[in-house]
This record gives sequence, structure tokens and C-alpha cells, in this order.
Amino acid sequence: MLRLGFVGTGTLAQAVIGGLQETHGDRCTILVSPRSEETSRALAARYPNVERAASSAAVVEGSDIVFLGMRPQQLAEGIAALPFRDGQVVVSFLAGVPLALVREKVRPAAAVCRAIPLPGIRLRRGPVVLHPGHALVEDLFGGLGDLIVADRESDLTAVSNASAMMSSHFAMQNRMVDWLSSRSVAPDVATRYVRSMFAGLAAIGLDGLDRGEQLDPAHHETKGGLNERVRSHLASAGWFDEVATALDIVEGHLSGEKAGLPRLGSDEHEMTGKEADART
Ligand SMILES: NC(=O)C1=CN([C@@H]2O[C@H](COP(=O)(O)OP(=O)(O)OC[C@H]3O[C@@H](n4cnc5c(N)ncnc54)[C@H](OP(=O)(O)O)[C@@H]3O)[C@@H](O)[C@H]2O)C=CC1
Ligand SMILES: O=C(O)[C@@H]1CCC=N1
Repeated sequence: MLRLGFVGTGTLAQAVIGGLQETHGDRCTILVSPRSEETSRALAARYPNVERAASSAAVVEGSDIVFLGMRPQQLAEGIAALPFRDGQVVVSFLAGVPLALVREKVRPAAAVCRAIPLPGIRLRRGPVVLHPGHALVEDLFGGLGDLIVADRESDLTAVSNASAMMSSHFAMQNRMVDWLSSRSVAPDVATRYVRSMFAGLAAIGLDGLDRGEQLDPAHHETKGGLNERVRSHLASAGWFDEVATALDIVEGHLSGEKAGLPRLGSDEHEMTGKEADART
């Protein structure tokens, strides 16, 4: 049995543990840190192979692979004085925290990777990016969506930054649902319609990729029709350019003050992919 441990039992840890049940449930035991009491208790109650450990130290002591699932700003406190050992594998989920920094903090653990799974992993859908590759970790994430092993940490950093679009995607969906409701469409109908529409589009995108097709928006609209009008309005309003601007902000290239956001810039955040590579 492979012994997995999670220090930081939050949203992402919960999703990964849920996904792993389907693919590796009978081949691993899972220890979770106790601090998110409700989540850790619920996981232990739901899955027979999950145990709520007495402490984060007990998770590290009892695991072959330790996943770090706290927020970046919680890293220092979350792993202070934990008994990492040589021969242990540590996988950090922390977006924006360079590998070099994690390695330093989990010494003498032998193998340290960064992984960016997304919440869809619970349903075994969506991308999981890993750097560097590691056979055991690749085996664990294989079958949990589209595993991408990045050769360079800067690639992982860039895609991790791009994942910042997730919540905006749902915000956009909700605005469409609200608009439909304002046209007296029943909320359940509006919600089902919008979510199902985007699910279908996602499937088309992946299917096209498998067949080597480009995703040309002009091929997904009727000439002179509704979609063309909306796309043209949004383009002239600068909407699509703002996507890149927002990602620039996440990357730290632009002043966060411009967008009214705090700048990502603590010692434990990387500012750009290049800087991350330089620190490795
Ligand atoms: N959510 C996502 O879609 C993705 C998240 N990530 C990364 O995964 C990490 C977790 O994100 P997410 O799950 O959303 O965040 P959550 O806030 O849901 O989870 C963080 C967890 O860490 C726990 N924690 C905080 N401090 C400590 C500590 N000192 N010791 C032990 N546990 C501690 C929290 O406990 P408590 O709640 O009690 O404070 C909570 O259970 C982040 O670093 C994020 O960058 C990466 C890709 C996608
Ligand atoms: O929103 C976040 O910070 C996390 C990290 C990457 C995706 N979600």
C-alpha cells in the first residue's frame, strides 16, 4: 500500500482525494491533517482508506508521499518543524511558490515536485500539470484528467497563472443566468441551459484538439448572426484584451493597484516564470 499524506485539507485536497478514490482507492491509504476539522472529518467518514491524523507531523511521519495543500501564505507556518525525511516525495500544490523554496523548506525530502491539479480532478476531468516529472506521482495523477508533465518550471508557472480564469468563467455564467432570469426564464431552466451550453462547448474544444483542429471562433457562429454580434461588441469593448491584462496582473507584470488588486509579491510568491527558473 502506498501511504499518501495531505497537509492542508482544503478545497483542492478534497478534490484530489475524491478523484484518487476512483483510480487508486484500493492501492493507497491517505492521512489528512486535522486542522480543517469539518473537511477532514467528512473525508475520513466518507472514505474507508482516509484517516484524520492527530497532527500535521503525524501526516508527514506516516506518509511516503506528502501533498502540501495549504495556501501560499500559510506555507511557512504550515510546515514549520515537520519531520520530513530523506526518501520521501513531496508534492506542492501551492500556486506561485517556487520549487526551490519548497525544496528548502522540506529538506531532507529527496524528491520535490509542483503540481497544479484543478477542482475538476474530483470528476477526473481537466488538466493536471506536474514539474518535474516523477514516475510515482505521474502514476497517481494518470487517469485523473489530462496529465501534462512540464519540462520547465516556467511553463507550470504560466499555466498556473492562466488557471486564474476559472472563477471568472463561472462569474460570466452567473451573469448570463441572471440575464435570463431578468427575462423571466425560471432559474433552474436558465442555470441548466447555461451550464450545459458551456459543458458542450468544452467537449467540442477537446474533441477538436484530438483531431488537430484550430478553435476558430468564426467557425462557431452564424455569419451575421447572434454570436457574431456579441463577439464583435465584446472585442470592440476590449473585453478579450482585458483577459490578457488580468493575467498580466496575476503574473505580477503590472501594478496591482491599477486593477485595485493587491500585488502578488511576498517572498513566497514568484513574479514571473523566468524568475522562478532563475531561483531553481
Ligand atoms: N483551489 C484550486 O482550484 C487550486 C488551488 N491550488 C493551490 O492549492 C492550495 C490550496 O488551495 P485551496 O484548497 O483552494 O485552499 P483552502 O483554503 O481551501 O485550503 C487550505 C487548507 O490548508 C489548511 N491550513 C492552513 N494553515 C494550516 C496549517 N498551519 N497547518 C495545516 N493546515 C493548514 C486550511 O485549514 P483552515 O481552513 O482551517 O484554515 C485549509 O484546510 C493553494 O496553495 C492553492 O494555490 C492550486 C490549483 C488549484
Ligand atoms: O485561485 C487560486 O489562487 C488557485 C490557484 C490556481 C487556481 N486556483
